[in-house]
Amino acid sequence: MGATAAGGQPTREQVHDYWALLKPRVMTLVVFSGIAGLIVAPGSLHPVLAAVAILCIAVSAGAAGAINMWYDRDIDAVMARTKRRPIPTGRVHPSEALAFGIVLTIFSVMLMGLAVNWTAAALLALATLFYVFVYTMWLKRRTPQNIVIGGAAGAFPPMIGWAAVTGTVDPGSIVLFALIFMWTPPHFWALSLYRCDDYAKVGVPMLPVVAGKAATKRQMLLYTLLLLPLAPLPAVMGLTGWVYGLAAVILGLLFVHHALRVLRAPDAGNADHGPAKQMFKFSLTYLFGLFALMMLDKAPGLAVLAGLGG
Ligand code: HEM
Ligand SMILES: CC(C)=CCC/C(C)=C/CC/C(C)=C/COP(=O)(O)OP(=O)(O)O
Repeated sequence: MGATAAGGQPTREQVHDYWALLKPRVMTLVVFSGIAGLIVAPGSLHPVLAAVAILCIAVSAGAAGAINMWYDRDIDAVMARTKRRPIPTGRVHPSEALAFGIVLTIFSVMLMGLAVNWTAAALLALATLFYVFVYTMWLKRRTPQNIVIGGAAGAFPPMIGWAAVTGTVDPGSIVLFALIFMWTPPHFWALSLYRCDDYAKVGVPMLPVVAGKAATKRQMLLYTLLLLPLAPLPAVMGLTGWVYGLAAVILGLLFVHHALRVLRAPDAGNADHGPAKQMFKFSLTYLFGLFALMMLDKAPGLAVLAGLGG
């Protein structure tokens, strides 16, 4: 660690920088989807163990983010969106970020295994390793399919939350995994449409850079259409009530609507790409909304409260 305040205590700025290494804003949705897996899973977990499981998911995801920032420090220093991060600005030394990420990964996986169960711990380790090795180190700089395949890392949290309760991987948790897996390409490609120049500058082969904006928009529509029948499946499987199922269809139609608006919009320059920006924002509302409703409508469902049957 660099300079510390008197008494060896880290300064407020250092705490802030190490916090930033954990990509805390992305972590909110990772944690939210993990909690949804935990709540929708059949069975129950002692509240203290549930809190430990969520803490482990948060810490592991953050640690993976720190290792990602260590590996990507060369390109992060060039891209407008990432150049103010703690490593490119020299506020955290790369080796310190790497050590921080490795120590937190080991801590969170071991804690999950010892306190909760080893299936959840193994899935947590797999998600972290997948994000670091498969996405960050292998695919990100090699193929425009990087986020389709590598994005699987971000689909693990609800499966991990579920496994914390049941100790198993079940059809229900595979559906929750598939949901985030299908959601990630439109989520990220919407952003990459208006951040295209950044990626081109550093030679990262994101889809709009390699295949063009029109092809990217068609792929985004395809994934939103695949999500449409997938998202209501938890209701069909009886994991939630029909209120969730109905909401999933409505949210899905809105997501398709955004994809169509993006498809029809002219291929504007980097800075002003209104519909893509709106779709990126909506992608976050969509997934937060879906998981929030899933938790609220966990079987037997909200309809029971309203006296309408389950
Ligand atoms: C490979 C897959 C993914 C890629 C490449 C990706 C990429 C990005 C990028 C570049 C941003 C913009 C951050 C910024 O403006 O600086 C972003 C934002 C965000 N992503 Fe993703 N993402 C992926 C998957 C996920 C997953 C799985 C989740 C959670 C389930 C997620 C949650 C979020 C959230 C909550 C934000 C908003 C953060 C903010 O407010 O700045 N992302 N993502
Ligand atoms: C439970 C667990 C260990 C989960 C880890 C997976 C995880 C946090 C997935 C989110 C994916 C993500 C933030 C991708 C951005 O990477 P990027 O490098 O393309 O984005 P950047 O350019 O902003 O660094």
